[in-house]
Amino acid sequence: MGSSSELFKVKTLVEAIDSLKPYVHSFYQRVETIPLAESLGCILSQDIPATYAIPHFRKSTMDGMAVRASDTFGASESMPALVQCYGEVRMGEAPTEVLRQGTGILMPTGGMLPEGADAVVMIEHIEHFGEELYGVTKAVAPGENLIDIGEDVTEGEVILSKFTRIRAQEMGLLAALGQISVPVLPRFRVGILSTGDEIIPPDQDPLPGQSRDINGYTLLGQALACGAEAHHYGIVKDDLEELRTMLTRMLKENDIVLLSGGSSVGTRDLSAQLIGELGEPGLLFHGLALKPGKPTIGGVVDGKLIFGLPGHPASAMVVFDAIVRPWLDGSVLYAPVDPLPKGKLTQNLYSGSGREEFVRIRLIPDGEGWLLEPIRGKSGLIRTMVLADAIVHIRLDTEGIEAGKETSFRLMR
Ligand SMILES: Nc1nc2c(c(=O)[nH]1)N[C@H]1C(S)=C(S)[C@@H](COP(=O)(O)OP(=O)(O)OC[C@H]3O[C@@H](n4cnc5c(N)ncnc54)[C@H](O)[C@@H]3O)O[C@H]1N2
Ligand code: MOO
Repeated sequence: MGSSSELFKVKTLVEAIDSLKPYVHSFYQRVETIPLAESLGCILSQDIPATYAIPHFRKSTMDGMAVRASDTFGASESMPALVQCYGEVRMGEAPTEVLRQGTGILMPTGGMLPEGADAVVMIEHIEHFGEELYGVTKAVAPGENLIDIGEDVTEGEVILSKFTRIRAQEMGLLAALGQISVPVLPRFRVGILSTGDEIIPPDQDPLPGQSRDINGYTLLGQALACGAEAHHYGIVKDDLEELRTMLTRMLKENDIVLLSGGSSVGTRDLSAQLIGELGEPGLLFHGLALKPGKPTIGGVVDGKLIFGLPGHPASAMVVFDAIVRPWLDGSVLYAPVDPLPKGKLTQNLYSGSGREEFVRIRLIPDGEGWLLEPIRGKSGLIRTMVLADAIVHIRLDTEGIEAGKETSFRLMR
């Protein structure tokens, strides 16, 4: 496994993802119920029907007076409509009396309208003439200044569908429905390992030829940002037995295992060999038609995904975004609804590599839009990622993108 001849039988990104899919459907059938307060970033494992109309009472959106709109028709500053006010609704309490024609009741914002009322006159448009008599100086239309029953959410509708990623607003909606336990896909457990004889932990001083571990931290950050439960297992030397022991442990403890380094052609080609040996079906691709990212490897070991990402720091990050993130955010199984933002390239992007390319981009504000400035720099430079705000994807079937052309980008922020 993993010989140099296999590296040149590269798969496209789509082929690589498709080769993994048949083995990991069970990931997306798992269900865990978690407290609403901990659900940010999780993916719903089932449709959520609204068991409740929101709001479930007619609610005022203004401080003012609930009325029958028809009683105010034609009202003006010079000719106020007269209404008898029979009291005040208190916040959080339900009015008991039906509002009769020609009457009104004072309301706080958020208060419940009595039956019979179909609009609220703002306090600014009410004059008190004495005792119970009030004048309305501006007519209201039926439905004005109120939220009707079920206007936000209709009882019975599927309000959130399976595989929705929970953002702050979904948390709010679930709270409104009283759903304090949320059925979600369990957070993916992602184990990260840096490999290489030359890689040292960041708290050590590098000797000539050594480099501090960057990828362990970039990949950890990316996995955490995707809502995964991620753990960095440290650094393993290029030693088959050490790597075997560590990978066996990581495959037990995680759903997805990420290695960086040691995936290219060469004597240190151990990860590919091990993925082939550790379980079934083993290595599924070695080499992708990606730039950067050609030396990426991937496979499945007994239901667990394992990826060997390129050692160069910018490559590892770009490849994570292209081939690991889609499993974590579920977009590999359903078309994401996120529309990609667009901007205009500041220069032509050629792609004669025969590989699909992911170009690091700096965003420059341009009136109401964005200019996309490609960041030229080797994939071994972490700084290029720090400068990058976004990634532009050049597809395999194109030769590049012309300067000035509206181009989609994916934010990397
Ligand atoms: N003859 C060829 N050489 C290389 C090819 C090729 O196709 N033919 N591909 C190049 C590309 S592209 C990349 S990317 C790298 C990938 O190499 P590996 O994934 O095998 O990684 P290493 O050789 O171990 O390391 C490459 C480079 O990255 C540094 N590195 C590795 N891990 C880390 C880490 N955790 N933190 C910071 N830096 C790391 C490592 O020190 C090397 O400098 O192969 C090219 N070569
Ligand atoms: O393709 Mo490598 O992954 O350029 O850095």
